[in-house]
Amino acid sequence: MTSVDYSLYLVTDSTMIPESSTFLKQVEDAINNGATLIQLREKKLSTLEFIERANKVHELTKKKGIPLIINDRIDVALAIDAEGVHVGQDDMPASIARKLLGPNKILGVTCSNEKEAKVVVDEGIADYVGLGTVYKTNTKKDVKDPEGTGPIGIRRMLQVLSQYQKKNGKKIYSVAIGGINHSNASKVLYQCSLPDYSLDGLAVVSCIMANENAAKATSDLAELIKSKPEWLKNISTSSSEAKLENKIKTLIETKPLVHHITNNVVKNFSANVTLAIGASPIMSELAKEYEEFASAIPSLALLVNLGTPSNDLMDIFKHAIRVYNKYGKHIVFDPVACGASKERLESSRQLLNTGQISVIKGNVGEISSIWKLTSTYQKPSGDEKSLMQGVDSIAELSEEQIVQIGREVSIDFKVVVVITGVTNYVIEGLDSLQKVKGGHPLMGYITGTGCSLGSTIAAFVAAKADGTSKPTVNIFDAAVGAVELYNIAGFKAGEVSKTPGTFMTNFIDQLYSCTHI
Ligand SMILES: Cc1ncc(COP(=O)(O)OP(=O)(O)O)c(N)n1
Ligand SMILES: Cc1ncsc1CCOP(=O)(O)O
Repeated sequence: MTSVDYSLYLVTDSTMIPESSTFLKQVEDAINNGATLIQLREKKLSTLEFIERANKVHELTKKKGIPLIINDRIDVALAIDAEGVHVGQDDMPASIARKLLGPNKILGVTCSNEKEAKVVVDEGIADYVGLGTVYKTNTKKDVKDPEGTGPIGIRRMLQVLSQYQKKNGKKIYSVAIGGINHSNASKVLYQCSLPDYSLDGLAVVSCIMANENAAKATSDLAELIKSKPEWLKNISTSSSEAKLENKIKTLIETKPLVHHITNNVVKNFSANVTLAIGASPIMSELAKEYEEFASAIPSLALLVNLGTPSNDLMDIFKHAIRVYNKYGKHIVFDPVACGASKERLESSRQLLNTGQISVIKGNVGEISSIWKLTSTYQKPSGDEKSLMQGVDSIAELSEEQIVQIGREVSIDFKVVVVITGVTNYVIEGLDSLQKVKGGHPLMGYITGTGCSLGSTIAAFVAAKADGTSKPTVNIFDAAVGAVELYNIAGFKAGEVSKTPGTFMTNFIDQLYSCTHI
């Protein structure tokens, strides 16, 4: 078989065709407008009907030189001499399918988790895997994870494929499937990738098959797959050259708005910190107004703080992340106490799966918990958790280990990581690390000093939008600036305070003085 283009894989469904069209027209429009691979997926047809339909679709695909894959039915694939077959975990085992098909047909297998991906690579006989579901979908109800495995789950499976390729020099191609459409396709491709391993394409059903204009739906999707969206291009390039005073100047000039969805304990303090540094706070849990904010306010960032979570708040967080992503606005995530319970870590997983975050800020414990969600945490090669080898608690982690954990979180989630503590670490990827010392022990006696650093980072990352709707911020730089300012103010406040109450007042004063005077 010559090389296959997996980039836009249409999986058909004859139950969702718009009244104005027909099944064959939808498929033909897709074939003529950028679909690179077609899978005929029929659940209710008799064998005869299936063969007749497959022949008709095959006529269309052959004209364009596009391979036709048959879902589940190896007999139908053989009957019409289709180019391949796709089997799921409950279908005919891949090994038997391969025997029946011979070595030259394309064989695809569904994988929903790492375990299934490991079986596929151990067998080594599939040409490609369909990974998913990524997100919730109405098209297929009998899926393992109805909410979707999200980019986190997809990355873990990619890690298995990547290790396989490194070890065997053989590639098993991969597409993601489930809930993918025009609004999230770019994000799926961006988020479902490792530094050295990416998806080969996206598989979709409803966003083409159910579309009134399948031709446009296909060409638009093909375009999205080819190009990187603006908001992601600018997301970050590291260089910590800019001076703090310049960053503060920009902050004051821009007067950014920080939308806090934060915990009840710290709202007042965080609002005062935000005002003191020259930005404006807004506290809103009214999801319906977010679109209005994000579409209209240029210098705006969102702070998502998990401090006092609830089911309602989770829905609000998710909506906010989607809206802020849609308008290319930065999001700072503070996974407060995410290691305290399974539910909190699960909440963090869901939020990180919902969209692209720009900065994750937390103490060593919180970032170590987030690290457990990364694809590097469980390397299939057997060196699981080697980073924590011999370490009983996070208190024993060396600086090198802390930084490594930060780097792995940064790489996996494509975020800047801020790890707070006596020494603060701002980390991006393998190359960027800035240590920031300062602060004062009295900071530990004031509720909200941790959370309000999140407000400060959000203000700095929003600060350079400069009246345009595009983020032009170097996030790493902005985070470093925020952490520096915060710790300088903390240190100075500590010098003139003996007790927490006066420290709190002095800290707000110092934040103001450092930025305004
Ligand atoms: C590309 C691709 N990936 C996954 C699937 C799902 O296949 P399966 O698990 O066999 O479920 P059904 O499609 O049979 O409902 C797929 N079809 N294509
Ligand atoms: C066939 C299949 N396998 C996993 S999800 C899915 C359906 C995906 O459909 P949609 O693209 O409409 O979400």
